[in-house]
Amino acid sequence: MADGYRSVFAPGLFDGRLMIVTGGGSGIGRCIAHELASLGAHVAITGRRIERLETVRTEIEDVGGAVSCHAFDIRDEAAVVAAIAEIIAAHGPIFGLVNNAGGQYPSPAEELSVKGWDAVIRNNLTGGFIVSREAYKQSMAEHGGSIVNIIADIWGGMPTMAHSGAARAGMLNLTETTACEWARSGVRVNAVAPGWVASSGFDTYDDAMKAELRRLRDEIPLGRYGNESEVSAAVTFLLTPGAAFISGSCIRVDGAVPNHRHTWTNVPTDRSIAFDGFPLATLPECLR
Ligand SMILES: CCCCCCCCCCC/C=C/C(=O)SCCNC(=O)CCNC(=O)[C@H](O)C(C)(C)COP(=O)(O)OP(=O)(O)OC[C@H]1O[C@@H](n2cnc3c(N)ncnc32)[C@H](O)[C@@H]1OP(=O)(O)O
Ligand SMILES: NC(=O)C1=CN([C@@H]2O[C@H](COP(=O)(O)OP(=O)(O)OC[C@H]3O[C@@H](n4cnc5c(N)ncnc54)[C@H](OP(=O)(O)O)[C@@H]3O)[C@@H](O)[C@H]2O)C=CC1
Repeated sequence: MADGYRSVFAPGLFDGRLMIVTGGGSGIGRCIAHELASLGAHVAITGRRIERLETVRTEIEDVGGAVSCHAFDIRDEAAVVAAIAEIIAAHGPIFGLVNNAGGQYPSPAEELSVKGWDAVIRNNLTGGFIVSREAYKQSMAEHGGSIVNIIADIWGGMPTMAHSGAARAGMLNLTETTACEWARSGVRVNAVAPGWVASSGFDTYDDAMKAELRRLRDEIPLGRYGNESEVSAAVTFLLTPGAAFISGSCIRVDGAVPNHRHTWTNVPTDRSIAFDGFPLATLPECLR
């Protein structure tokens, strides 16, 4: 694997182990798939678009890795049940699951439709729940394993992404709950919360959002965006025996960014109103 992914973890660590990475056709998921394959795992990558999965399959196979592609929508319960069964039948028991697939669109909370809210909740909470449940019921309940849920840096709020913040908070609680419930089967469940990570995900944003991201970069205490391999390293660690006593935890990979202290220029602000609707003029001078 000389020309393959250069992981900081020991070669052969996951030899022959089956790992599923949802959203493995792009960005962070693609990087995780490369790293796990470089450590000897058979990686089952999933996503909606088969072409992107096939491209990653070729990349991994070209450097000697073992990989298979499985196209389905994580929100489609019947498709998930069938795909997990198919993966197990073809490649054996599931040792690791990385719930990475997800995404949202920016919008002020007051402009979110229920349809848009539901779409994002299903994408970032319901989908991860369905995949986790099936990986557990169909495989891990019998022999143990490790699940890592990719969420986001939600602490203090996720301005312009209320739907995603709520979903990710739900996923964090699901992480903690399943870590307790499934511990009896030797299953560990943890989360990784990326901050701003320069990945293909950024390509999905419009110019206004990209301008906001450039401004935000200067407010990240470590002075830069994260990269995909830094998220992948945290995920990989949680899958290793080095994390054998870690369950129900979350690793923040965010350069110490304090989202709630950021001034969001793309959130509409009416500066004539402040403090529970009292006009500014009624406030003491020092508060205006
Ligand atoms: C700068 C301020 C930000 C603050 C954030 C705080 C810091 C936290 C750091 C976290 C950063 C996170 C980064 C990433 O996640 S990178 C990954 C990015 N990738 C994506 O986001 C994927 C792209 N998005 C999508 O694929 C879709 O939006 C989604 C899957 C979420 C929904 O698709 P779905 O197919 O389910 O839904 P529909 O297209 O049918 O739409 C259903 C309704 O949803 C509303 N909608 C959907 N898209 C948009 C949009 N772009 N703008 C507005 N509204 C949208 C809409 O109501 C749809 O119904 P209609 O089509 O009938 O109108
Ligand atoms: N980049 C960042 O700064 C941050 C990213 N995150 C999260 O990390 C994860 C990876 O993000 P990133 O790599 O940057 O972004 P990408 O948009 O490149 O990756 C998202 C992946 O998920 C797949 N996916 C999305 N929705 C579904 C679905 N319903 N069913 C199956 N697959 C789906 C997509 O493939 P396809 O469209 O083919 O289905 C795609 O491969 C996401 O959950 C993202 O929200 C969190 C915080 C910060």
